[in-house]
Amino acid sequence: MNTRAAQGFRHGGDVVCVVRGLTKTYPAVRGRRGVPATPEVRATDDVELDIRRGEIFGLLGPNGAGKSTLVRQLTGLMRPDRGSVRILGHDIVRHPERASRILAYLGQESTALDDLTVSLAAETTGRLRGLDARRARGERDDVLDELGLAPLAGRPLRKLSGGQRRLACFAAALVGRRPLLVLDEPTTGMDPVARRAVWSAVDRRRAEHGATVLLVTHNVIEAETVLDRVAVLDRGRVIACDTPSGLKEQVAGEVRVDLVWREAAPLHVPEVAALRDRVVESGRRWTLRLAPEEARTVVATVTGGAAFAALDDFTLATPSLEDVYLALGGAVRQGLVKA
Ligand SMILES: Nc1ncnc2c1ncn2[C@@H]1O[C@H](COP(=O)(O)OP(=O)(O)OP(=O)(O)O)[C@@H](O)[C@H]1O
Repeated sequence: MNTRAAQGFRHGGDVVCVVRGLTKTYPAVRGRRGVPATPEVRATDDVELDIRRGEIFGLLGPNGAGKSTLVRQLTGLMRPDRGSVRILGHDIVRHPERASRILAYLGQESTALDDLTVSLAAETTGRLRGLDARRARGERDDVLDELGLAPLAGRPLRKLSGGQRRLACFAAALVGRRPLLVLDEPTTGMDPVARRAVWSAVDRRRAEHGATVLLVTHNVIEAETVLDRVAVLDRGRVIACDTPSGLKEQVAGEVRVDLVWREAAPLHVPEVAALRDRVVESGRRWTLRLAPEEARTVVATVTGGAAFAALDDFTLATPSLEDVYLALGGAVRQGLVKA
C-alpha cells in the first residue's frame, strides 16, 4: 500500500459513501425521418462502492463508461432506476436535496457561475452554503490566495481561459467546506502550476479537515500519483477496485515493451509481422504487454537482424496503472473477465 493509501486508512477507515446495486438505463429513442434511432443504454449496471473517510477515491474508465452518470446519481442530480446511495448516513436517492449540504460537486460545466467575477463566484458559493457575509469573504480570500487566483479576482469567469475558469470553479467549490468533494475531471485544461495547486489544495482538505474526495478522471498517469484507491468502470460496471499498487499486482507478471520505428514498422520481417495482432499502435510507436521471457525474445529480435535498421528507440518498463487499465479493458472485451 502506498503512503497516501496508508494515510487514508489511518483516518479511521469508516465509510462515508455506500453505493449498492446502482443501475440506470437511458431509454431508447425512436428514430425520426433522417435521424437514426438510438438503442437503450445501461449507463450504470449494479454498481457497488464503499468510499472511506479521508481517502482520495478515483473513478477511472474510458469515454462512455458511465462515470458522469454514476456521479450524477451520487450527487442527487439524477435518480437511479434502482439501487441505493448513502452518504454520511443520508439516503440520497430518497432525499436528493440533502446532497448539496454534505458534498461539494465540481461538474464539467461552469455555466451557472460564468457571469460572476472569480471573487463573487467564490463568495456566493459560500453564502449559498450558509456562511455569513464575513466568513464567506474570509474563506474566499484564503482560497483565492491558496490557488494563486488573487490577480484574477475581479475578472468575470467567461473572460478567463479554459484552465483559469476551471481553477476558479474549483476555488468556489472549496468555499463553505463540505466533508465530501466530488470532482469530475478537475484539472482539465490546466497548466502544470495550476494542477499542482489543485492537488495540494485537495491534499490539504484531506489532511487538515479529514475531507473525502471522489475524483473522476481519464488521466491515468496523474491519477496514479494522487489516488488511494481506484474503481475501474467499463460499460457501466465496476470491473476492478483496489489501491493503484494492488491493481498493478494484477499484471505484475508482465512487462511493457515500447518500440518506436523510424518510419513504418518493417512488416516484411516475419517476426515483426507476427507481433502485429498484439500491439497497441500509436503513430510510429508500438506498445506490447508481454511475459518477461517473451519480452526478452522480442527485444533480441528487433535489436538484431533485419528489423534493427527500422528501429528508432525501444524501452522496457514495469506496468503502470495505465497498463492495468488497458489490460482490464482488453480482458473484458475478450471475455476473460466477467463483465
Ligand atoms: N442523456 C443521455 N441519454 C442517453 N444516453 C446517454 C445520456 N447521457 C449519457 N448517455 C450514454 O450513457 C453512457 C455513459 O455515459 P457517461 O456520460 O456517464 O460516461 P462517462 O464515463 O462520463 O464518459 P466521458 O468520459 O466521455 O465523460 C454512454 O454510452 C453515453 O452515450
